Amino acid sequence: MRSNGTNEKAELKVSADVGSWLPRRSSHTAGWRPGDLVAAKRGTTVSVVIPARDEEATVGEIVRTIRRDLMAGVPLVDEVLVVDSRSQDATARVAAEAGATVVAQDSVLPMLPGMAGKGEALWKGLAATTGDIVVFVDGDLYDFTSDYVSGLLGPLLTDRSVAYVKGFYHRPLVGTSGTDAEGGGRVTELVARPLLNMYWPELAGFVQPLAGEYAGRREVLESIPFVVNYGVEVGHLIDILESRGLDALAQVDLGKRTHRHQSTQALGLMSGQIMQTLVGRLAHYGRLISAQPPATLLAQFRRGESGHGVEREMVLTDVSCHQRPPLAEVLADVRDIA
Ligand SMILES: O=c1ccn([C@@H]2O[C@H](COP(=O)(O)OP(=O)(O)O)[C@@H](O)[C@H]2O)c(=O)[nH]1
Ligand SMILES: O=C(O)[C@@H](COP(=O)(O)O)O[C@H]1O[C@H](CO)[C@@H](O)[C@H](O)[C@H]1O
Repeated sequence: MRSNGTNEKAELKVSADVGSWLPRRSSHTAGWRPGDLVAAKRGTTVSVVIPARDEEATVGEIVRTIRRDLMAGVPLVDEVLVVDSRSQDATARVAAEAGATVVAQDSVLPMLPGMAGKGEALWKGLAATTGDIVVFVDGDLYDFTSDYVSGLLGPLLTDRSVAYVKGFYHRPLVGTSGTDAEGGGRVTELVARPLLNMYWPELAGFVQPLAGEYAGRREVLESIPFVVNYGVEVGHLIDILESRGLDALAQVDLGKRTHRHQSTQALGLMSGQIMQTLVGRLAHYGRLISAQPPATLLAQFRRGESGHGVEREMVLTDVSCHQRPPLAEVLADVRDIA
């Protein structure tokens, strides 16, 4: 294990748990052949959920690829659902034309007040599908290949002790002036990884803790809350670690991932949501009790009309951690009412 730092005599090491978890629970998608996995399915059903807000440019190819390779080609996937997350473009039409089942986010469990956010789209996608295993794939991927899905399914279809599998990949940052081969995953590298290593070092072995491609057993996904915004991924990792232990988690190398990048300001908002999620869980799990709860209002500044004594426009956003309760609890309530 390489280590940085000055004048260290002792070699730095991750904990023994992480050190033994890494080789045991890490694999590569090339090791999970779809044909072999069909045999391992033995009646297990698989749903793919794609959260999509304004993804008309990319969602169709992702759906077609999954249907061609993993439904028509090798019957590994049983349903593909695109959750139209209040899109303003032709996402729903493009996804339907590609062969996906499409639901509008706010049409699922309509008795509940609708909420905005990626986690809301995922939770509604979980509610609107039936697969024993659910695979989540972002809708903004440029070089998606179906081995993202088969790789994530590998550990789940072959080992009952695995509950949840994260993808990882090289993440280039594709900009107008060129591509930085490892520049992507900015919030991962600047926010999520340092904070997780500080407060949940058990999760230090995850190469991409915020990866948008992951899969889990339905009974596990329905037993945990879903943060409705971008805190959903970090919330899942922490909640499953705390409830089922590190060995219930696994990760698969999916190669490379390129996607539509958001602005630095937008990632500042995402960072605030992720920090609120993580800090809230520090208190919930008793890992850190702060003298006062963190403020939930994020002030950002951008060029625009002056005000508040500065030549900037101040933009205020509530980055509170709102979350949906475990779906199993909601469905039980809905059944009681029915
Ligand atoms: O309110 C939202 C926000 C995001 N998304 C989708 O969630 C995925 C990841 O979101 P985004 O690309 O904005 O995050 P990033 O990949 O930049 O971190 C994409 O398919 C988005 O269309 C969504 O369905 N609803
Ligand atoms: O990993 C990250 O730092 C962010 C931003 O990625 P880029 O810097 O735009 O490549 O992207 C991820 O984070 C989101 C919050 O967890 C996930 O919802 C996205 O799926 C994932 O792409």
